[in-house]
Amino acid sequence: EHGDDGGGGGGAAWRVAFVCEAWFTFVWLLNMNAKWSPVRFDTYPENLAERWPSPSPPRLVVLGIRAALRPSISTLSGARRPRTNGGYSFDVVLWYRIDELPAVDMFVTTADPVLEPPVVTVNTVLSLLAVDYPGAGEKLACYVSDDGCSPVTYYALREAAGFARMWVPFCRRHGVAVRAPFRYFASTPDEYDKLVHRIEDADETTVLRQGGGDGEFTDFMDAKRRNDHPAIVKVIWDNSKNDRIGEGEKSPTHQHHYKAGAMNVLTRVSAVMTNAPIMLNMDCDMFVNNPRAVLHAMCLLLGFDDEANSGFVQAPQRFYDALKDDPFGNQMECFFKRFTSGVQGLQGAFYAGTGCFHRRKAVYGVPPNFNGAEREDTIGSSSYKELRTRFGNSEELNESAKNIIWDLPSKPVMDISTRIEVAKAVSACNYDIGTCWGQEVGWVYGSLTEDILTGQRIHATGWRSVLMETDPPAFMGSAPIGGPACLTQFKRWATGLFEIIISRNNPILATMFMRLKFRQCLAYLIVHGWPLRAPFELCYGLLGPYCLLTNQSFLPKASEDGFSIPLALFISYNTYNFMEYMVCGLSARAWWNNHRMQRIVSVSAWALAFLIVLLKTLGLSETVFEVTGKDKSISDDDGNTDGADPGRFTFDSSPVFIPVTALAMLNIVAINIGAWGAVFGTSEGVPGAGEFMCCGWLVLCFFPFVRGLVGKGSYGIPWSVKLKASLLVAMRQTLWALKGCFVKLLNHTIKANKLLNFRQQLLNYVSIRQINTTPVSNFKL
Ligand SMILES: O=c1ccn([C@@H]2O[C@H](COP(=O)(O)OP(=O)(O)O[C@H]3O[C@H](CO)[C@@H](O)[C@H](O)[C@H]3O)[C@@H](O)[C@H]2O)c(=O)[nH]1
Ligand SMILES: [Mn+2]
Repeated sequence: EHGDDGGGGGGAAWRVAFVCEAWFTFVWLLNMNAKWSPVRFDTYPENLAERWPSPSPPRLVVLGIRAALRPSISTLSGARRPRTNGGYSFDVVLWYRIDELPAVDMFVTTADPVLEPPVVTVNTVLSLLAVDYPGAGEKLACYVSDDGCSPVTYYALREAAGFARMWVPFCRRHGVAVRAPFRYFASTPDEYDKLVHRIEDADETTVLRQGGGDGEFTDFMDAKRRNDHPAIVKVIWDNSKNDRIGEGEKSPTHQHHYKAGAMNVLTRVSAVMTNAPIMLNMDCDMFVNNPRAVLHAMCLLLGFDDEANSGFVQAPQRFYDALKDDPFGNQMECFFKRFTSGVQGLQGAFYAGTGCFHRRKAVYGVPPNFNGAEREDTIGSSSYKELRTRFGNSEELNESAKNIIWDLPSKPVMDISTRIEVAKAVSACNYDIGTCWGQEVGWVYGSLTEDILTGQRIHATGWRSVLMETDPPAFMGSAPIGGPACLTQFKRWATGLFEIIISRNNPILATMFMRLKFRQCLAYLIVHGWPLRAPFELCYGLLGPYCLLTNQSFLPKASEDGFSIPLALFISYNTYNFMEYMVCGLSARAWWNNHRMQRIVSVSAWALAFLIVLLKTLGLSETVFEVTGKDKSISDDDGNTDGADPGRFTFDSSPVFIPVTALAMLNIVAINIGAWGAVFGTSEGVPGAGEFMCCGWLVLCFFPFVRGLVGKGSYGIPWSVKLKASLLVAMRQTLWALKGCFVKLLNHTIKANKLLNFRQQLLNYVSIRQINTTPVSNFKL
């Protein structure tokens, strides 16, 4: 029994709702697949210290690893620590000679000295240099790339290298827990303050005049390997240098590779210098939060019988000084706990761009256990030609790659400054051309989310991956704050992910023709398909107001039996999500914040990402990596702007805010008009409680925007956005009004017909009674 004022819109609205619900159900099923068989691994590097307190060489290391495998969702509840009974669990204990622990090359990328202040990068580097690792001086090396080629960053790193000589032994001696100086010196002003002031007072022209930073594009800060701490290497690209001199002159080959380009240069430079079989990479806004992080990772890299189990080891992203209850829905704690531990039971965690240990072998596109028979075949001279087409012309690089591919030991280079010329050659920005770099080798080009794409390629070559959960968390980073920064980040991610689906790197192809597992492919499809949710959420957001404004309904009336079905779905779906947050030990507020941010992001950032990728496909626009700002509390304590509320949503005039503003306005208008109609209108044809609930729920979800409509300063939605949004609303209203008139006109014609042809009308009436579903006007039309 739909509204009998005619038009047949009730039917159309119902059909639209059905299509949307079908899509949401599909995504829900994909999510169930991803979360169905969660697994978690626990690592025990401390066994080492307990058993061998006296360091008499050669020492032995015991690496323990335990996997708790839980087959069903229900048993997950409350199990925050490994379960000793119940579920399946197994222990693997392996013995390693300490001098067998592999070397690790550690990479840091930075791109913009303004958005990413050099002090931030310096802290990342210092925390890496100070990690606990047996034989750190020989086995660890740190490489920093700077896409912005900033002399100030260069100067800061040079100062940091000096500071490290004091800082690293200090941390070791006193067992400092968090080895990023800005955390340690948060309260006591000290030597570190001098460093900070030197860096902050440095400006580009004076640094250049003093000659710092104007030297080689690949520079070696502390090239001699020492016993106590790792070497540090700074890589500046030649093309970026041009960029600094002649504005915007980046080489076309690197222009659109962004971080992936930097990672490939780091990989190649480190290959010809230290060639460690394991590589750790970090964003410049992160620091090592657990000094034993590398040891924990070794448990997972060496602890399996089969190397195929750990192509890479990803630590969950955690954030320091995070806002309470995740007001911007970007801390993803529940996501990492539930989704990623679920994917862990399939082919393994996704690579998330930072805090990840890779096997160099896996990054080189080599499948697991690639030796034995194949090794005998390919080690001949023809393999060198193959190496050359894969890795490019550098003799030294090919030599090092050969050692990696066939697990041959590399001779450690003690004085890496002898490798400068070689390193220069492989860091050239056009080295990639005509090689497999950026495709089958290294970080994959062609997406703004090079991380997920590169991880997917590694899975597709047959590797699994592992999520490393340690206590305290291994690494900490900074999450953006405020509406513009958060939505920009969500937009960039969604753009990059959606690019993957419509490219030749589509995971379905990888499942059909490569070794990506089917269920893992379905899990990838969830994140790649984020922007696809936008059109459906937009439609759904319009349905409620549409029905209220045109006196129709797409849900059963509250008095009908059918009403309990959508109500039960609504309640059970949200209760389930709520329970997930409870299981993760998060607050109810955190659940609500994430829920509403999902609604907001779906119709703003994802909608825009959808459009951007469409336009790019049509060749009408290009995608750009917009670097996230990372100032926060790290450099200064005067950070907070006028004691304001950092958790409150802020706005700017970006188009990303228009759709939500329009939807918020429209829903408010619709509720008011609908309520007016319900109170003063005729009792017939009034939309039901369901439609009111839909609109009300959306207004609650969009509450930050409702506040923004009346807010001031950056808390207020700018007039330009409000104007564009109201134009949109008005446009819709006009369209619907026109449609309403049209329908009324038709109804009048029908009434005229009634008089003229009473008999025909009677027949109609009878048949309607028989069919008993279609309204009069519909039938006649
Ligand atoms: O042209 C570029 C752009 C960025 N970066 C570096 O990439 C990292 C991440 O950039 P950020 O703006 O902080 O982006 P986020 O969204 O915070 O980063 C997440 O998402 C990115 C993909 O969108 C991944 O690359 C990151 O590793 C992952 O942490 C930073 O270290 C940047 O310095 C470059 O080196 N070159
Ligand atoms: Mn970041």
